[in-house]
Amino acid sequence: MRHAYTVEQVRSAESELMAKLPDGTLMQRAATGLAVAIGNFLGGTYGARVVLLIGSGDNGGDALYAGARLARRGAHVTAILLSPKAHEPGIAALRSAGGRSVTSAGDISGEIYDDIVSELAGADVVVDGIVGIGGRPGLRPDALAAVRVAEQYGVPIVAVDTPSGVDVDSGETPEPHVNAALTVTFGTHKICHLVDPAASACGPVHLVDIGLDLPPALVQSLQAADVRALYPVPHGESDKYSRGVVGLMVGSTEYPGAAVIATAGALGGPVGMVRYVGPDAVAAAVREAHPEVVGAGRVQAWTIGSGLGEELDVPRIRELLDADEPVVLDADGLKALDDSGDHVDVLATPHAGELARLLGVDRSTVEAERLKHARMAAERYDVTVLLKGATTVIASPDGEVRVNTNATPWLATAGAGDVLAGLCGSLLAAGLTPLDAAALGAYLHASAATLASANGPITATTVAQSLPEATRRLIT
Ligand SMILES: NC(=O)C1=CN([C@@H]2O[C@H](COP(=O)(O)OP(=O)(O)OC[C@H]3O[C@@H](n4cnc5c(N)ncnc54)[C@H](OP(=O)(O)O)[C@@H]3O)[C@@H](O)[C@H]2O)[C@@H](O)CC1
Ligand SMILES: Nc1ncnc2c1ncn2[C@@H]1O[C@H](COP(=O)(O)OP(=O)(O)O)[C@@H](O)[C@H]1O
Ligand SMILES: [K+]
Repeated sequence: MRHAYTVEQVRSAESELMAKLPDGTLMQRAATGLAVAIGNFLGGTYGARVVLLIGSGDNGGDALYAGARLARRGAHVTAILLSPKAHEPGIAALRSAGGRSVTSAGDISGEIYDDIVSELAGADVVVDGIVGIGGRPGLRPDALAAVRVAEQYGVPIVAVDTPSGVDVDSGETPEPHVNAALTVTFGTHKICHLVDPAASACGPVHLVDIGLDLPPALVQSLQAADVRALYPVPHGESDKYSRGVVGLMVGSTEYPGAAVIATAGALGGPVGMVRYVGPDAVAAAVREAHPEVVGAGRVQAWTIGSGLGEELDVPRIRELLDADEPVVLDADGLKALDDSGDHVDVLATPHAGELARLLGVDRSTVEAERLKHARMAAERYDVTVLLKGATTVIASPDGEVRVNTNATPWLATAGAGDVLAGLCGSLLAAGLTPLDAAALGAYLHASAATLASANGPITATTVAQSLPEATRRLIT
């Protein structure tokens, strides 16, 4: 499991550890890991041109000490000091290792000096030591000008701890920020490393262990080992009923494909049987594509809503929401959600537009503040919310969050959400909690899409068809 913490949690773990260690130990650990990561990123240090952007805090200190190490290994290192308060011992270390520093990137209006432009333009890498966990969102004019030059000349930026300018605790990016080719973080992941849009600004995130000791985090992200541990693999005593039976109330004469595709998603999950409930013509289409599907009867969980269109029967859905069996509520079915009942067994799977409607806000507001709105809906409706998108944010009513970051943009294809809804229903029917079903479903869905996309552009159908192979690769 990958755990992501708030700045306050990180600071308290750091101060506990610092109290036990000689001064400066943690910064040296961070700087050593950073220098190694930059060296690996460059594919060699000797002769490399490295420009450090240095702010006023310890984030700049990390970058300066890492720069000193790189200079000792033959790199040409220049530090651009963006603040008169830049880390003095770090500057001294860089200078004594043969690096140089220049004060400020430009004049007071943010106009960048010509020699700084050529320094940045000729760099092999720019190291963002502007701000880390002590930063506020946004970049000051001289920092912004320097970052823009690096972008303009295509120079990759390695972010120290966090890409400067993002909001570390929410993953929001309300202001200009660094877009990193690599982020090297220390001790643990922070929320901005997992939650979009900030997560996209991090690039790959490399974690350097500095010895922090932290309790389990509220925000977590499943890894392959967690998938293995959670997946309900059948055993010798299993039968089709004990493996779980999922009922699907999806699709309509208007959208018969949604029923066929959601069924494929459910069959690609762990259940022993899939039941379809819907108009005769749609049921016939489902059985033609999937002859193993049966009709109404007892189920352990429902998937309701994908492509329901005019079939939407709000009173019937509310009956099922109030019954004992857990429910995945998708697409049109979300219209049946009300904020009165106890719905802890419900997993709602909106995309940003659907979540915006549920909360009465604009879609763009949800996109910009994904974690906040997923949590808000989970609390208001007392359901687990799986917010779809390039990264998927899952929030449970008790405050636990899971983030899925392994999807491929190829997954942005019609019907992909129907596959996910069917799969999550299958996982609920097999006995997983809504939070685990959502996290595992999102992971498997994304893995199947990645596998399918090896053969070119994918469709919802090919994603569903790849679920068994993607699952096998993960659990064996
Ligand atoms: N603690 C530890 O054990 C370890 C910590 N480590 C490292 O320390 C980092 C945290 O260091 P930190 O606390 O000094 O804060 P940091 O992020 O460098 O700068 C904050 C200062 O910047 C300023 N500022 C704020 N917003 C700004 C903006 N938008 N644009 C420009 N400037 C802005 C503001 O000062 P101001 O200029 O406003 O006076 C503020 O005081 C952490 O991320 C990790 O890299 C590692 O060495 C491992 C051990
Ligand atoms: N850019 C993207 N990168 C990765 N995954 C994406 C991206 N855009 C959408 N997805 C995923 O694709 C699926 C789309 O679902 P949805 O929006 O419900 O589409 P549909 O209603 O057509 O099925 C979701 O699982 C979502 O997380
Ligand atoms: K930074």
